[in-house]
Amino acid sequence: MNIGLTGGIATGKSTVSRLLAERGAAIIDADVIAREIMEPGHPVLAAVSERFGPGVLNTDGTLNRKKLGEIVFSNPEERKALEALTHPAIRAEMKQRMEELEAADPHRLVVADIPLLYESGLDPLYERIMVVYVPREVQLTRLMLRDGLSKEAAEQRINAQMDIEIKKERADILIDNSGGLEETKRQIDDFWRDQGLR
Ligand SMILES: CC(C)(COP(=O)(O)OP(=O)(O)OC[C@H]1O[C@@H](n2cnc3c(N)ncnc32)[C@H](O)[C@@H]1O)[C@@H](O)C(=O)NCCC(=O)NCCS
Ligand SMILES: Nc1ncnc2c1ncn2[C@@H]1O[C@H](COP(=O)(O)OP(=O)(O)OP(=O)(O)O)[C@@H](O)[C@H]1O
Repeated sequence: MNIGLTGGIATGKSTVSRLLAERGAAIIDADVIAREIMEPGHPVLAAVSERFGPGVLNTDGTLNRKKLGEIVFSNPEERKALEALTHPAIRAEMKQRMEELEAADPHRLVVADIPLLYESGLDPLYERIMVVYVPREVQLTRLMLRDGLSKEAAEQRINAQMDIEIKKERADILIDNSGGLEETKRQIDDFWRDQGLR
């Protein structure tokens, strides 16, 4: 069985995927794969530095994430250009890992954690979609706190994604992460039991 896990930036996807992993689920994380394809020597990083210029690399050849983030989160055209270079590679790797994990144990829950799942039209690939929701004000506060971003920079990142209220409406399984961790854990335990997972 598989689910797609999504939400907005800093709504708590990593927190929920950790709770699911503790119960025995296998997790495939799109953000982790997005980092792997940006390692020095990977053809995607070469294409990114070709398109955005050597200024997006550090002197040791690694990606300057802050610099590239500033470019793409302040300009939708640039963001689309980056996605065109990165998303095909991320998608291919996600698909391969999903197939391997499902073949290894068909009874295990496999969770694909993808921030841009709805934005990229990937929802039909998964049996059900779990959305981790918090209201926008909570999202903004947690994002500023976690990443040390100004209000303006945090809002730019939130605005680069689909409205969290729309994701909430489209969810098959809704996890409200606006309370404390214990409340979220209880929702995950209920989901696990309802699915008859062991
Ligand atoms: C622009 C980059 C270098 C900024 O790096 P940074 O370390 O600051 O952020 P990080 O990668 O940890 O991402 C944090 C969050 O930002 C959001 N985010 C990332 N890329 C995008 C995007 N293209 N559009 C909207 N939101 C995005 C996601 O919610 C993600 O969880 C990086 O996000 C990147 O390489 N993005 C392109 C790949 C991509 O689309 N990743 C999203 C998952 S598929
Ligand atoms: N229930 C909660 N109560 C208080 N703080 C929380 C709760 N859940 C998560 N947080 C905090 O909110 C921040 C965002 O959570 P998390 O990193 O899990 O979000 P995410 O959706 O995975 O983010 P991203 O889209 O950037 O990958 C973190 O600092 C986390 O510690």
